[in-house]
Amino acid sequence: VPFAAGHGGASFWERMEKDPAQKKSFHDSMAADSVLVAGVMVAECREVFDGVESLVDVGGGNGTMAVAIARSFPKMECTVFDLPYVVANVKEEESGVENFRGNMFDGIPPADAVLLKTILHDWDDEKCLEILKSCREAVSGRDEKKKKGKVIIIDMVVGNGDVVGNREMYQAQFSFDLLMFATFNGKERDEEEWRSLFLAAGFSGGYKIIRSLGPRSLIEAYP
Ligand SMILES: C[S@@+](CC[C@H](N)C(=O)[O-])C[C@H]1O[C@@H](n2cnc3c(N)ncnc32)[C@H](O)[C@@H]1O
Repeated sequence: VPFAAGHGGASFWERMEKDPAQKKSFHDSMAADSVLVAGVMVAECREVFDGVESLVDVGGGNGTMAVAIARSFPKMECTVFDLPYVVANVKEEESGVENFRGNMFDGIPPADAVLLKTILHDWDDEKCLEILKSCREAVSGRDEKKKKGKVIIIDMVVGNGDVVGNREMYQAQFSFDLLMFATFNGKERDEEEWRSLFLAAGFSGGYKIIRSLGPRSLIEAYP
């Protein structure tokens, strides 16, 4: 990975743990993005949360997205899950959001829905499969009588939705694809690549691209 090659073999996340200034600026910028996306999600995609009583925001950073969802759906149990050095700052009592500190590759706590916002593009297909299999287990069969849960993904679907016929947005998607490759060995995926990942991870209920959020999309995958 080019980033690791230039940083003594350290991954982006390992490097950030040792650099508080970079950590702050990265999470502040992700939080600003989450304010924007959360606004659209809770105003225009409320049906995504129908029947969802509990949600885990995996890789939820400083909790901005989880807090916005908890405020809009006060009865929902919301949890923000991230690496221990990241989640440390979310104030549980004020936000109504629980903290879960850990590594998503060691398992994901059960819930009706798992949210993955700008997570999967950070990883190659092999790691995405690990994450998605864990998410599928987390949202399967928490309550036998209820319909099964879902994984909610916010990421790009290359060449889809608002991007069609929009040169600037297409360019944004390809620039991000390069950035993800150089930083994480990750990538932006087209619909066929998403479909293959969901199938390989055992999502037998299929998936739905709910709507386009500029260059990104909201996808639901059903276990
Ligand atoms: C691109 S950021 C997205 C943050 C947030 N979802 C958002 O969109 O604002 C990726 C997040 O994944 C977290 N992360 C990276 N590796 C992780 C791991 N092994 N377990 C849990 N979280 C991880 C990072 O700390 C970071 O907060």
